Amino acid sequence: MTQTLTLRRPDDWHLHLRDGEMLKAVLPETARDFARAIIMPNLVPPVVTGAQASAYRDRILSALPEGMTFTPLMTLYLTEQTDPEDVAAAAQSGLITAVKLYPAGATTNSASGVQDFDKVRGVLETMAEIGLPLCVHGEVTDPAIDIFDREAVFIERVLDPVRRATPGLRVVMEHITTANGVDYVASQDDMGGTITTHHLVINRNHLLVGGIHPHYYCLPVAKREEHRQALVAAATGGDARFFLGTDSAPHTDPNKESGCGCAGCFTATNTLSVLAELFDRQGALDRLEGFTSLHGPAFYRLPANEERITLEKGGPVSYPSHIETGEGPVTVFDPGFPLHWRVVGA
Ligand SMILES: NC(=O)N[C@@H](CC(=O)O)C(=O)O
Ligand SMILES: [Zn+2]
Ligand SMILES: [Zn+2]
Repeated sequence: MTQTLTLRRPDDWHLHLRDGEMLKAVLPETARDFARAIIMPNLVPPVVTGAQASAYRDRILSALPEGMTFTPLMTLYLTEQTDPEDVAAAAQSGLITAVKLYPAGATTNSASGVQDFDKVRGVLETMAEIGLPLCVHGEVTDPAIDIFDREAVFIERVLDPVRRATPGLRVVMEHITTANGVDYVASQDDMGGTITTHHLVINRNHLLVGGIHPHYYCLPVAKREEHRQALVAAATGGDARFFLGTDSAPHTDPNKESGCGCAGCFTATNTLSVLAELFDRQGALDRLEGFTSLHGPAFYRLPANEERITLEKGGPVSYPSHIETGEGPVTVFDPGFPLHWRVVGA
């Protein structure tokens, strides 16, 4: 008998949709399986005001193909000039669901991020008062810190001090990649941690052994195998602080396969197949729905989706190696192992 698995329709709590032609091409890849997603604001220029978020939301909704439903949950990009009143108004009107903190220079399109945390204290205090979550790219940018240590150092130097200075601030540590991140999130209240599909699959060997593999390059960079195992344990362990944020981050192949390749893995197309395979291998299929569909809404104080999707286990499932976009091809994440679960009903 065919094995099936029915879940509440998943949400993606960390997604890059970009804009223009890229947006048009990648949006259906997410909307096919996901009901909602937290939309990252690191466009060029970034989405910093309520008015910009509202315009971006309209562009996303007009890029959605007929017959698909999808709710973009908008965010504002925190800068040292961000006005607490604009943030509060955007939150109260329901336009935004979170604010995103990029340490200046930490990742793709983060040049306008925060350098001096004293300058954003007012915004963070307002957010704590109104219960608006802060999503954090958790890496220090100090050139003296080794890239593989940047997440662990961020927790000590930035994240913990900021949280202590702003009691009640609700924080999501995004795309955690280390056992340090897992331990920190698991030991705190008012915290969530998103975990990506690719960080559950790859370690730093995938990136560097047998040649350099640019399509596995993302930030934070994949770490040692023991860290990947800690992420798998967190994702499959049932702790509601951990939930899916794919960080699906499309860049065209020429921009990835370059002398200075962009950071980001594009996982929207096959995320659910990869996750089902992984949870199945862990004997944790019964925990998949919590990770993809329940823990995130609980943290964000939103209802879980009522709609269901069904996955079916069968012969090997294949996905296109890349999708075409008006800007060029984008390679789809290759987990490096066969997949057997496909979404059959959504
Ligand atoms: N994760 C990545 O490697 N890249 C993201 C930015 C980010 O989430 O840090 C992107 O926008 O391309
Ligand atoms: Zn990031
Ligand atoms: Zn991201």
